[in-house]
Amino acid sequence: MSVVFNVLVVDAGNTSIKFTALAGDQVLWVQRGDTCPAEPNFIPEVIYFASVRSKELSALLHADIQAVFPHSQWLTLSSQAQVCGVRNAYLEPERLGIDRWLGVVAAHHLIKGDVVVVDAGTAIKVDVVNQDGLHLGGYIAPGLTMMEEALLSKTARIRYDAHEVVAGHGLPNSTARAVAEGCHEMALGFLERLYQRYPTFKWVVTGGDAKTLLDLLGVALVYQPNLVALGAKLVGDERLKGSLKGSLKGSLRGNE
Ligand SMILES: Nc1ncnc2c1ncn2[C@@H]1O[C@H](COP(=O)(O)OP(=O)(O)O)[C@@H](O)[C@H]1O
Ligand SMILES: CC(C)(COP(=O)(O)O)[C@@H](O)C(=O)NCCC(=O)O
Ligand SMILES: [K+]
Repeated sequence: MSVVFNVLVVDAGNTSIKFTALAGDQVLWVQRGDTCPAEPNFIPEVIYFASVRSKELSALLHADIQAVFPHSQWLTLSSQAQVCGVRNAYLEPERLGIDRWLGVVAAHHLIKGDVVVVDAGTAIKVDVVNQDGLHLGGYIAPGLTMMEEALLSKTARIRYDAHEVVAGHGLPNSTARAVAEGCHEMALGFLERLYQRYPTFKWVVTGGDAKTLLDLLGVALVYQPNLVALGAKLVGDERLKGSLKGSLKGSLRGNE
């Protein structure tokens, strides 16, 4: 019987940080925010930390979180050549974003077949992994907010108020709809091309913008908002087992 212990997964993306509390494999709660939530009746035995932010910001976040949970074991996760039966496509595996890597590992274990992973966040990432756990590679494209901000920052007259971004019918007939729906179409065209190329693959989607985008896509898919956290749990537990085995061997050697 495997021991059930509390895990806090920290998934620091470039827009938001997702804190996911698990008891064993059961997700207890997910909080999105800039500071570590201090739930009174949840103390993690171990914290799995996955950050795509800079080293400096990640170190500050590490210190903040460790101050809230000073007695929890800490494991910073990074992309590797192989883990949990999944092989990384990158020649330099550590350069693959940890969010992408964890999403690929989780999707492989969730779907157990050929799968396309879509993570619509600050950037829109798409990764392809086959049924044997071979990560075939993937794409990075600007996220919806990033596309919109690029248009606002590089033009003089694309200006509108948030309340003007309303759902409409037919071709956009306002600046707000032209931009919002133009950015959607850019992302949807990208995804539809990939769907044509991988028609037999299952699709798993995650990320803050997933629902916005994929309700429009009309593709049979599995929406898993906790995909990266579930990947962190799989990878972190494997890392933990490995270190426990190592220390056990060490102590047994010590007793020889
Ligand atoms: N509560 C929220 N706070 C911030 N962004 C949100 C929220 N809910 C949905 N979003 C959307 O999700 C996007 C961020 O997605 P997320 O997957 O968290 O990004 P990342 O992992 O890159 O930080 C934002 O651009 C926004 O459009
Ligand atoms: C592409 C990303 C910035 C996406 O991060 P996010 O949208 O979650 O903020 C991240 O996966 C990353 O930093 N990747 C490193 C480069 C690569 O994956 O090839
Ligand atoms: K992310």
